[in-house]
Amino acid sequence: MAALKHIVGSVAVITIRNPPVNALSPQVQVSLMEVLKDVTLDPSVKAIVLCGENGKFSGGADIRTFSKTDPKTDIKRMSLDDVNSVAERSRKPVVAAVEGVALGGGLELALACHYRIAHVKARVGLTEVLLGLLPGAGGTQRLPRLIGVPAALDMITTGKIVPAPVAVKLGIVDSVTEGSAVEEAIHLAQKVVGQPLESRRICSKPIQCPPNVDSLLNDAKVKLKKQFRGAESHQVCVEAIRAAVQLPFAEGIVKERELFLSLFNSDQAKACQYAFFAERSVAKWTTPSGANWKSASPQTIRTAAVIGLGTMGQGIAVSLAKAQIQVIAVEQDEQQLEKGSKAVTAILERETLKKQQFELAHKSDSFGSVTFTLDFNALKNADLVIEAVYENMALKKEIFQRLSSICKPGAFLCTNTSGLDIDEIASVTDRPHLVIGTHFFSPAHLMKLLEVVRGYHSSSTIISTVMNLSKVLNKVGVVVDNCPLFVGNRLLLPYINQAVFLLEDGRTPEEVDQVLEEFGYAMGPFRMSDLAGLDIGWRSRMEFGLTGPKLLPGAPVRQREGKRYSPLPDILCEEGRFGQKSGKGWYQYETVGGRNAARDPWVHNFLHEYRRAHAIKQKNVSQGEILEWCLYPLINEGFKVLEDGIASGPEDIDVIYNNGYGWPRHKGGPMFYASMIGLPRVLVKLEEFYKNNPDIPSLKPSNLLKALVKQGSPPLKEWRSQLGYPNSRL
Ligand SMILES: CCCCCCCCCCCCCC(=O)CC(=O)SCCNC(=O)CCNC(=O)[C@H](O)C(C)(C)COP(=O)(O)OP(=O)(O)OC[C@H]1O[C@@H](n2cnc3c(N)ncnc32)[C@H](O)[C@@H]1OP(=O)(O)O
Ligand SMILES: NC(=O)C1=CN([C@@H]2O[C@H](COP(=O)(O)OP(=O)(O)OC[C@H]3O[C@@H](n4cnc5c(N)ncnc54)[C@H](O)[C@@H]3O)[C@@H](O)[C@H]2O)C=CC1
Repeated sequence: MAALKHIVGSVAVITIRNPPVNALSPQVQVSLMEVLKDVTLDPSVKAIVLCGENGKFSGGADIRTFSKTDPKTDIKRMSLDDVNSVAERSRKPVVAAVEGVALGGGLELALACHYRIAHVKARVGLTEVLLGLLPGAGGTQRLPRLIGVPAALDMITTGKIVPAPVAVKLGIVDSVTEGSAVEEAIHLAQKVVGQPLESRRICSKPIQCPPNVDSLLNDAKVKLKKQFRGAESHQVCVEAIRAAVQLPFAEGIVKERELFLSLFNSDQAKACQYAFFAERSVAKWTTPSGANWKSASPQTIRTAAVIGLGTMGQGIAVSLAKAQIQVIAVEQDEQQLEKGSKAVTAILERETLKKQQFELAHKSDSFGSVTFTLDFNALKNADLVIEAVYENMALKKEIFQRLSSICKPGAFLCTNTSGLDIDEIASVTDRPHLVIGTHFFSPAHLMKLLEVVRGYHSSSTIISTVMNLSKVLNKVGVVVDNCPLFVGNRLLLPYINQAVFLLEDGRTPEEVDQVLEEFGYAMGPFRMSDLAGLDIGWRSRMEFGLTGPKLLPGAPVRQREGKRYSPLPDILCEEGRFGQKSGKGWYQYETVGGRNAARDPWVHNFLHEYRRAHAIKQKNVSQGEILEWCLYPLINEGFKVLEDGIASGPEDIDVIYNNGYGWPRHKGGPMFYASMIGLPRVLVKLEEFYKNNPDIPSLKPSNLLKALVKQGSPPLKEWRSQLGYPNSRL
């Protein structure tokens, strides 16, 4: 871990070395400072080039050191900001050679240099906001001075990472090269020796403000509040930029530091940083037999097929095409094929436009082609098939039997089922070891999560191939075991049920959604159900015999096998209210497929009549209780999933929730959230709920939760060891 120096002519090249991403740990910062001072004083050195080892400039400050830092005492120590000041004040030109990434503190360091040359494939961004922080080493003061307030506001408050060609257009870097950025930087450094540097120091630049800058900042806060509900860092970033607008540079830096410290060590920052590392940890999957990336080589997927072009199939086809995979899309009849192909083509056109705008017409790889057909024989050369037909076991088995006879030996067969038994589907094929669940989330071309559901026979090659595919599709893959509803939906079920029980007890969809949205969810349970389609759950309940033709005659309306059951969602579906896709569900929409949920008097009247018909007494429930009533059973199910060995650890559950279910990232995930509020609190409330509602089994506290509380609630990272491995199926 160091900053190394070598001299090329009169240019000192300082290389940051801290694999794997050249993070700016405190040691690297100290070393950088020493070398910078050294070369500044060396009379033989006329100019300086700053670069990173192994083609990466820097991934920013070392996030792992944050939890070990006490701002009260460490503030007195040297910080990256001091390094940046020394570089910027240097009387010798300092050129940053940006290769790979310059993110967070890495870009802040580059901004303190007098010139920036980037490799064409490099990417830059101030990503701190995603870690619950703000760019605390001058980024909020320098970037607006360099590229203007609106563009800086966008980058800093969203953590957007931009490719070098965009960075040059924005003015973040001076030029882009297809060759070696370091060579180019050395060349430039030699050329500018002796030239005046004042105009190259961003700290000296006046800030260009649009006339309406105050309303620009205020509007941004309102927009960010809606987009990142309850998250502090986005709001605080705006205040830091306001300081850049209102104060001279030096005072702005002081304000930036004050704001940075208000976020540093906050629970939200801890949650975001936990989420960052949790994602990296689940990517390193391993099976009980010890298979992992090292032992199982992923196969390259060049041609993939999608069966069923409904809500999910459309998004999956787009996702594959965006990753330059050739797609064959199959439907059951002409009408559905036409509908599906129109939808896929329209999404691809929108995505192409977005890509072109983002990359500013810089040459980029085009999307893979999509061929639409009714002919299953077209699948014979596909490397991998993803089935996304209706949630019906008989239909899925029929399809997999056909695939078995049509697809080439070695082709991988995947199902997008939301929760049906992977092993039962695999059992009808000639290759159960090449069958797996690939559970995408709606809209599949946008949502990051891919729940990879391993069947009993799934080989390590198929796990490895699909996990690799998740990376290729720019998604976060999480390997889980096969059980009804898998992990995500298994936790979702008690959450949705609890929300529906609240409607029986007198609350409205709007009231319940509001509480969960204020908590930070992108959408409350009812708006989310309308978006996903109420018929999905309905079909699944019919499959399980909870409603519809398979329901045993004489079953009480509000009970199934002695447990509380609400038929409200079934009745809505029987009324043709499937959510957005039918223009009405728990809410009404402006049109079929509309997105704007509005209060529906029909629903309110229907709920009123239902309560009256079943003589249900209204209960007074506070907002806090609504939250605990909905969230704690979800968390409890998470503990049960761990007990059953369906997920490897709490991180897996949290990554699933952060990336697939709109859980607020600044709350880390349900299991992290439980650890933050305290396991005893969760246990006590569950015990109370269960005592008062013994007919709701999901309220019965899990044994693991009880055991952890008994052991004094150890930190989350120790839960895995408490589990032991006898139960673990992963
Ligand atoms: C400090 C004093 C306190 C008080 C004083 C206050 C005064 C103010 C001082 C100024 C503070 C400066 C603030 C600042 O600079 C803040 C930051 O810079 S925060 C960091 C911002 N950086 C990022 O957000 C980048 C995060 N990383 C990534 O996005 C990706 O990792 C990356 C694109 C770089 C590479 O992606 P990929 O190739 O896919 O690899 P992986 O993601 O798997 O990563 C590989 C490996 O590296 C680890 N890692 C990545 N980045 C960091 C990092 N910044 N710090 C530590 N470790 C990092 C990652 O976890 C992987 O390791 P695993 O072991 O596999 O987990
Ligand atoms: N909608 C959602 O949010 C999610 C759904 N899923 C799962 O994905 C699968 C598909 O769901 P949706 O896309 O929502 O359903 P959908 O009803 O929108 O689409 C299903 C499509 O499959 C087609 N199809 C039916 N039989 C076929 C056959 N024999 N051959 C070819 N095509 C056929 C239909 O014509 C229809 O276009 C289901 O298993 C569902 O549980 C998984 C995750 C989320």
